[in-house]
Amino acid sequence: MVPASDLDDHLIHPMKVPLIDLSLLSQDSHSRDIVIKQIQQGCQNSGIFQVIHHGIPKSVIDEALEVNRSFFDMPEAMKKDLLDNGAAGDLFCPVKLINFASGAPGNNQLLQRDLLRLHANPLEEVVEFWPKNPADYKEKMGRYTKKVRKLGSEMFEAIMESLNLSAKNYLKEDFENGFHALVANCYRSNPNSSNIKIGAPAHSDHSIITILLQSSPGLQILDMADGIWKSDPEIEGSLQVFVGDHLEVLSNGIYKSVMHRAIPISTKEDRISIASFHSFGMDMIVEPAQELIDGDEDSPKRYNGCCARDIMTHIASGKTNRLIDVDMNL
Ligand SMILES: O=C(O)CCC(=O)C(=O)O
Ligand SMILES: [Fe+2]
Repeated sequence: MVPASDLDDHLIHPMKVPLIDLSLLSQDSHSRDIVIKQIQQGCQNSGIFQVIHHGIPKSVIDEALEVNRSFFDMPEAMKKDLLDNGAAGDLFCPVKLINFASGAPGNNQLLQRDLLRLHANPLEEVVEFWPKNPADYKEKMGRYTKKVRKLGSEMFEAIMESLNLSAKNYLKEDFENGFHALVANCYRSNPNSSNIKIGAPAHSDHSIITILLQSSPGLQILDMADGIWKSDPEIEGSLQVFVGDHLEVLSNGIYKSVMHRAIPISTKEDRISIASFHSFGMDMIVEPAQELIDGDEDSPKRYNGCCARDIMTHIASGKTNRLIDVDMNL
């Protein structure tokens, strides 16, 4: 278990995170090889990398952030029907608004944010459950969702290639038909009580990969090399790609899911982030890839198989913020 460290009492240094120009992926094979190598290093060394020239237009990004800001700014009464009522089954409900108050296990400080979770695949079937207000919510968030889904598929393909798992579109169809959810987070700049600490507690994501968009800085990453929390460097127009728990399992631990948290830097505006979680189907058992296990002592099978539903249920139970620390290791 990762120790919870001070949240604000010490200086946080920036983390060295690879910055990858994705326009090179579709150029000549030499450029593609360089990018695949950068992705491999990012997944292996930090569990996160940043991408630019990712194919999502700035206008689509700006509109997605703006329409979520407008959503969170609406009077509470207009959001009431989407509010979480605390029932266990809610985890798998297509749309849920949560006024969040939780602490990382072992950490007494409360960290709070508002969070709107939207299921996104198949989009045509779930979009009807998305918020009706603001009136352009579905249109703007739908546009971002389609673009980020396409980027997710490209990233998956490249990551499988970086693991030498590219043969026959390795698991591509399962990924594209898999579970896709977006979470819009709102970190209030003026919480209504001084006892409240604003942020998201330390956790790793259950996904294969997560793609994060942020309106302002605040993301922190646990550096696997030295166990120190560091800030995510601010790069204009970049998106952050995280290794999730299920990629750790699939890669048999070659890649490690990244522990992260959000402690927004105080600004006049609320901080908005949109996390896009890309996974296989909710009930698909994910095992370490056979190709990465060779039976000898160097690379034995390191994880038990499990499905996204199990991971999400386990995390929601509050017992852990990272399932693979608990019971997925063999
Ligand atoms: O807001 C952020 O920067 C991080 C959010 C996050 O980690 C999540 O929604 O899983
Ligand atoms: Fe996260």
